[in-house]
Formats: sequence, structure tokens, C-alpha cells
Amino acid sequence: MKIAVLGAGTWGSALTILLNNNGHELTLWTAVEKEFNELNDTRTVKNLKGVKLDDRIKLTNDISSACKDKELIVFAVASPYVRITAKKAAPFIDRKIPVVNVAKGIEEDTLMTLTEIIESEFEANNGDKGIVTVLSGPSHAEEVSVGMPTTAVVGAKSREIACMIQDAFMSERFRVYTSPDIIGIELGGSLKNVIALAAGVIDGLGLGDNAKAALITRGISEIGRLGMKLGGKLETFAGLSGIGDLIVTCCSTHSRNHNAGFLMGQGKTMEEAMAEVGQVVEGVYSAKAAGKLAHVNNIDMPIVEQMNKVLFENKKAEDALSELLLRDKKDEHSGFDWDE
Ligand SMILES: NC(=O)C1=CN([C@@H]2O[C@H](COP(=O)(O)OP(=O)(O)OC[C@H]3O[C@@H](n4cnc5c(N)ncnc54)[C@H](OP(=O)(O)O)[C@@H]3O)[C@@H](O)[C@H]2O)C=CC1
Ligand SMILES: O=C(CO)COP(=O)(O)O
Repeated sequence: MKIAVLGAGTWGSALTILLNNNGHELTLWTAVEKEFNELNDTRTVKNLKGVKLDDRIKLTNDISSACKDKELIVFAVASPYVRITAKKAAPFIDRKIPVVNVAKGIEEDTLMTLTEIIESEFEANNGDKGIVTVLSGPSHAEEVSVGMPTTAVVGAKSREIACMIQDAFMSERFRVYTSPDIIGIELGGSLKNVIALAAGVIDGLGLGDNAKAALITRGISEIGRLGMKLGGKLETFAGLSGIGDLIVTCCSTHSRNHNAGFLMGQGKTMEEAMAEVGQVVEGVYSAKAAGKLAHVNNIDMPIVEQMNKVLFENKKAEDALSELLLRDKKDEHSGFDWDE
């Protein structure tokens, strides 16, 4: 299969390696000229140790040749660049071929998910939204690029398209499930990044494993509340792209969100933490959007609310934590039926 991957960052490059190993014909597009030159010269990826891009992988910074005559397009640019990349690519993408978004985020101004953004840019270009799908799950690039066992789920409107993408990505070490719940998958993937920042804060403050387990559990509970209100399915939030991705992002040393939160827990500002991590920290971009979505939909998301205060209102991390612990007493779930 001829496949273009748009975005030669850590994740785009890891998936390019996976798809190339699966026998596909890969073209990897990069927007940033400096990155293109470095990749071309070294064929190594800055943040992926011990891997090289095979000579069969074509590199380009020309979006028209990247998208031309392909059978599948993978969108792997970080969330702030999805709209501009979709706009640039739209004239060159055949609307009959599937596009799979693998980035995780929500646009702050519009509160749109990334597949919705791609569809809207495609529609603005020629009136056709195309076939836009999502692939997500607990999948750190550092592990996928060296063939460590990983699972993910592909969300698409039709089973036929989902199965086609499943076949393209599936390998002995990369197991892919299918689902029709695109919105649930996308919300799980983007909202978990905000909770993972908070998990990092807990570790940075040295508050222990009990606190982190509580955060993960209460975190998936708020993700699920908002996600279901927006049309996602409970099973999705209990699945790979929900609790699965939340666990890995809150616990892995690879997680940029966790690492940025850790630095903030140790007293660094958001800006200092992001600079030190040096790669995209998506939770910072999604936090405000998550807060706005909670507000608009009248959903209680206390962790997201406190994380926004730490990120954007200079609230001390330990004060945010205390506020979460000192909230009004309540049932664990609002829907319990009591006997009395
Ligand atoms: N790293 C991981 O393990 C995983 C990451 N993801 C998600 O994938 C997305 C990308 O993350 P990742 O690759 O790790 O991030 P990186 O920080 O490694 O790379 C940043 C990405 O943003 C792109 N970019 C930067 N500037 C521009 C621009 N001006 N126009 C267009 N694109 C630009 C880069 O493109 P280029 O290199 O072409 O310049 C690159 O693809 C994120 O949403 C992340 O949440 C999902 C699962 C796993
Ligand atoms: O989404 C990811 C793993 O599934 C990557 O998370 P980080 O962006 O926190 O590294």
C-alpha cells in the first residue's frame, strides 16, 4: 500500500517505521525545513534512540508530492498544526482514500476534535469531508519504533474502512482493534493528557502511589462523564484509548505530559517545564479546551479545573491538590441507588 505520513516528529516517525516494516511504500512529509534537512542527512530521529529510517522510506517537504497517488494518509502533526496542515494538504488528497489522524488534542477556539478539523478543512476545499478516521491507544513512540508489544484502536464510520486501516497497521507486535466510536476515542486520547500532567505534579511533589491511583481513577471518571455527554461510549473510556492510554501516560517515563507535570510539581513554571521537555506537551494545549467543554456542557471536572489554575493562573500545585481533597463530601458515583 502507498502511504504518506504527514509529520516527521516522534510519533509520525515511529509509525513510519512500523508501516515500512509491514511492507508498505512510505513517504514521510515534514513541514519544517530544518527538520527535513537533518532527517535527510542523518536518517535518524531526534527523540528515538537506536532507530534509523530505512532507505526505502521517501522523505519530502513538498505536500503535493507527499499526498499524490497514495492509498492512505496518516496525519501525525501535533494538534496546533492539524488545521494548517489539513488546509495545505486538502487540494492534493483524493477524498476516496482514508485519512487517519493519530494526534491527540482539541482546538481551543472551536472546541473541535482533530478529525472534525480535518473534515472541515477538506469540506472548505471542495465540499467533500472525505473519509477521516482516528488511531489511538496506549502507545509511546519510543516503544513502537523498536517493536515492543503495543495495542491501539482505530475508529471509523464504516467497518470496512476500519478493517482496512487495521490491516495496514497490524503486525506481530502492534495489535489493532476496531470501533465505530470516533468521538469517544478522540476525547479519551486528548483529555488523558491533562490528567497525566496532574499525575506528573503528584510525582513531582512526592505524594505517593495512593494519590496517583486515586487521580487515575477519578480522572477516567471525569473523562467518561464529559465524553459520554458528547456522544462517546462508556466501553470506549473503559478501553485502550480511554483508561489504557490514561494509565500509560500517567505512569510512563516516556510521557512528555507526565514529565512536564513532574517539573511543575518540583516548582518549575509551565513555560520552564515545556522548554525542558523540548517536545510537544499536548495537555497544555488541551487543558483550556477541556475546561471550556466541561463548562459548556455543565459537567463537573475538578481535576481539569485545578490543572487549568496551576497552568494558567499561577496556582501552587500543592494548593490545587488540597482543594481537590477538601471538596464537599459525596458518593463515589452520582447514580447510586441506596436501599433506604
Ligand atoms: N510521541 C508519542 O509517543 C505519541 C504522540 N502522539 C501524538 O502525536 C502528535 C505528535 O506528537 P509527536 O510526534 O510526539 O511530537 P513531536 O514534538 O515529536 O513533533 C512535533 C510534530 O509537530 C509538527 N510540527 C511542528 N511545527 C509544525 C508546523 N509549523 N507545521 C506543521 N507541523 C509542525 C512536527 O512536524 P515535522 O517533524 O514535520 O516538522 C512534528 O510532527 C501529538 O498530538 C501527540 O499527542 C500520539 C501517540 C504517541
Ligand atoms: O499519547 C501518548 C502515549 O499513548 C504520548 O503521551 P505523551 O504526549 O505524554 O508522551
